[in-house]
Amino acid sequence: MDLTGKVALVTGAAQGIGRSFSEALLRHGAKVALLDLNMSAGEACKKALDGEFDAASSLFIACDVGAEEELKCAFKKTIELFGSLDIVCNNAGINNEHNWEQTINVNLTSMIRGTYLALDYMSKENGGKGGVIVNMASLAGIFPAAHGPVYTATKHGVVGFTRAIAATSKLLDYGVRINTICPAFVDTPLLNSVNQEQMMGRYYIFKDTVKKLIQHYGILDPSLIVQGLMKILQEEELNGAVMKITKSKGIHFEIYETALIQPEVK
Ligand SMILES: NC(=O)c1ccc[n+]([C@@H]2O[C@H](COP(=O)([O-])OP(=O)(O)OC[C@H]3O[C@@H](n4cnc5c(N)ncnc54)[C@H](O)[C@@H]3O)[C@@H](O)[C@H]2O)c1
Ligand SMILES: CC[C@@H](O)/C=C/C=C\C[C@@H](O)/C=C/C=C/C=C\[C@@H](O)CCCC(=O)O
Repeated sequence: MDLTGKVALVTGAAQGIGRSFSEALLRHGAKVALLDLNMSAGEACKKALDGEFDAASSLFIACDVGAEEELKCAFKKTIELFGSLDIVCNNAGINNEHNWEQTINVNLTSMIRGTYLALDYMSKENGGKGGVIVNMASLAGIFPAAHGPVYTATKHGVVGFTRAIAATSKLLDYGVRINTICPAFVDTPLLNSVNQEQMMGRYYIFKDTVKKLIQHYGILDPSLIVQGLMKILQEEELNGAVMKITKSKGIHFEIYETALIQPEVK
């Protein structure tokens, strides 16, 4: 996909992986809607991006992706300003085992809603011109983390939903490719959540174990996750792919033996 003039919507864009995605998309000539709950961080991010890119190429929209009407409104504003939608990165996520219901709402429910909203605008079935959706999972979407069972559940959900809706998109010819990225530990503010009892809740007892895990597996720079995003955008054959990103193996893919559970087509 040539990104020049394309329109992207990135959730959780104010910092971390989402900000790195947004910078890279702008650098490749795309227009970007920056959605984030954190107003101050979002405005600071927009100001910094305006120092490097045309201010008309990005739009910060304060949005809690966990609030249905706010997310719907953010998509509407994006289309109203930029006129189309080609790429959606459902990136926003939290790691909160204490308020685990919020974790489910942000990491899973909002990702599903963001995917459906993206399909509303991009799917050929709805008169759209197709596009690409990237849902941020985690290696915890493949390997269960004893110190984060709810986070693990949400990321397993991201992987499962993405693989299934990608198959739906292919079967119904939506013209939309849907893939997920599963990084190991990445150098962003979220990583610090493992050191916060208010985030880890009853699993704070594992804090030393997690520190050893991080030492063992290492910490990835967000720029490598950006490389994964660019690979997905550029390689048109990727749909339903589960991209893993680790220090040891870099960018690689989970291979599944189980076939799609597909209705008998008589
Ligand atoms: N950092 C890691 O080690 C790591 C590893 C694998 C996967 N991930 C996933 O990558 C994604 C991005 O994580 P990150 O490390 O950049 O985190 P981060 O905390 O650095 O950034 C997340 C951004 O999302 C925003 N956000 C949080 N809740 C929101 C909401 N309800 N509505 C809108 N915005 C909201 C935050 O304000 C923040 O700007 C998440 O889905 C995370 O689970 C992170
Ligand atoms: C994972 C639960 C939560 O408490 C921690 C969150 C911290 C960072 C975000 C999370 O997405 C990162 C997960 C990283 C996992 C890394 C490695 C292991 O899951 C196992 C890797 C096995 C392998 O590389 O083969």
